Amino acid sequence: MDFSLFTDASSILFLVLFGLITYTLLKQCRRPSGMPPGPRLWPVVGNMLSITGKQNLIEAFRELRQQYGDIYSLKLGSSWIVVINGYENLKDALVKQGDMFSDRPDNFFFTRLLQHQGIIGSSGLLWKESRFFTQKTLKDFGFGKRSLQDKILEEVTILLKTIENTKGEIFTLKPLIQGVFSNIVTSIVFNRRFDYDDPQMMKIRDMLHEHLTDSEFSGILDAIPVLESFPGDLFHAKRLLDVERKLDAFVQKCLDEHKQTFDENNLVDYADAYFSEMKKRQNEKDSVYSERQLVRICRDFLLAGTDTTATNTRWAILHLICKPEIQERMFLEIQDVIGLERPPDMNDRLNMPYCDAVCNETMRVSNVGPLSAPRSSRVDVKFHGYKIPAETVIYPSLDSVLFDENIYPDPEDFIPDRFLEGSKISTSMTKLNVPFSLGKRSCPGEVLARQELFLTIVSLVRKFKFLPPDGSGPPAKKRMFGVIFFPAEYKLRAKLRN
Ligand code: HEM
Repeated sequence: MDFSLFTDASSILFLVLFGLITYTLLKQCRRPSGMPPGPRLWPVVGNMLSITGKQNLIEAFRELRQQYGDIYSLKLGSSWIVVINGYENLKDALVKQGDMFSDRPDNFFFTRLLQHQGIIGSSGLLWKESRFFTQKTLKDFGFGKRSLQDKILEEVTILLKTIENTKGEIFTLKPLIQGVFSNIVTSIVFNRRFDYDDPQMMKIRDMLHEHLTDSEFSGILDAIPVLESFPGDLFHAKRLLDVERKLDAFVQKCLDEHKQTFDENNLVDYADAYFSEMKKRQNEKDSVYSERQLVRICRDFLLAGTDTTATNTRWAILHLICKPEIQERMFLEIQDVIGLERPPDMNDRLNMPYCDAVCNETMRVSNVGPLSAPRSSRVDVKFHGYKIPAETVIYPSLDSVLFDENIYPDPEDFIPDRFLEGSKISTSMTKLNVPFSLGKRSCPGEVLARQELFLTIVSLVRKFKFLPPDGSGPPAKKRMFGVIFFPAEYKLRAKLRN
């Protein structure tokens, strides 16, 4: 037998394999041409090491901006990511080139959890039509009108009573505040509210909170999708999918009950308006209106409209406990403009620049969605001289504006005066306050959220003085990060004002 032939063949095979592996590894270490700069790439792990070992992803992104400038790229797992920093760059991407960057990426969060449905998760025609219909309908049902203000004030009145019942004892704000904002959403969507201690709704609120705070795992799953099938649910994929199913089931149940009272001639809420539109378009071949899409939109409202505003309010009260002089200055303005007899009204805001500044500073410093929601494009895009390939994940860093030391010195500090110009609200500063993102895909709940925050915070400060739980000093301002930034649970006391 001629062994030399065999040896030659296996050597060639070895060399070919070696060459292929080396080529693949070297290729993994190269940025596609035209991509924005970024840290050196390593085989297999890409830029994973550049974001590990930091306090959170935002800290890592801030450091990378220092090194690579306002627009940089990273390879995390199988995805290419471009992070855009700075107000002008964000405006260029989200407003001027907004149509190019208006899709959501294909990853665990958007594909598996949100299934590219609803408003938050959809792209293309489904997103355009659903978003347009939703904005129009919400306007018709009172976004920015008195009927909505009445709904907010109804909830706030119950909140004030509940806090009064704590009789100056120690309590936690989170469950009460979440109840206020989930009820505002359910009343807009299904014309229904739930008691704060309704067991079913308490579970739903816990799930909503978990979805936004526990979802740091979904970031890992976004980068390395194969981890979803690891045994033991190490990365919480099954848990997050289970939360999705339960939220859907809850919304479906509410909608089924709601259908019993549907009256074509008397549309009272968002679900009614959607059912009516769905009926009108039932014979259209390409209609995007379906009961499934309605379930997902309602679920989006609950997810996007509960913990965001609740978290802002919790940050506001935490900062006010730490700076009692701000509470007192607000109270003087409230006393002066509204008095103590009637409830606050959105029309008062114009005459209450300091309270308005407190709300603006709350939204800025809360920095609830530091990376907004990721975007992508189905085609290659030219941006600021770079060539960004199709399917790249775009992170618009709102954090880079809201915590920009050049605009807001000592950005972690709560300083409402930043938003004042003399005795007026500064329009040049409010323009740069972008917690709701920018452009056509910015938050459709902005008007509602601004009203909720103003009416809630003003009503709370008018009635109570917020204090630390005991004489030991204010609670720690500990920032936690999931999908949103939120404060660690804290305790407080509320003293009724005379
Ligand atoms: C302080 C409170 C809130 C903040 C800071 C906030 C912030 C955001 C941000 C940053 C986005 C991503 C926008 C983008 O992709 O560029 C977003 C999207 C969204 N928000 Fe809000 N939001 C708040 C409250 C609300 C409320 C009250 C609702 C509705 C009840 C709501 C509904 C939505 C929806 C449906 C989207 C998806 C928009 C789309 O994909 O077209 N949000 N929000």
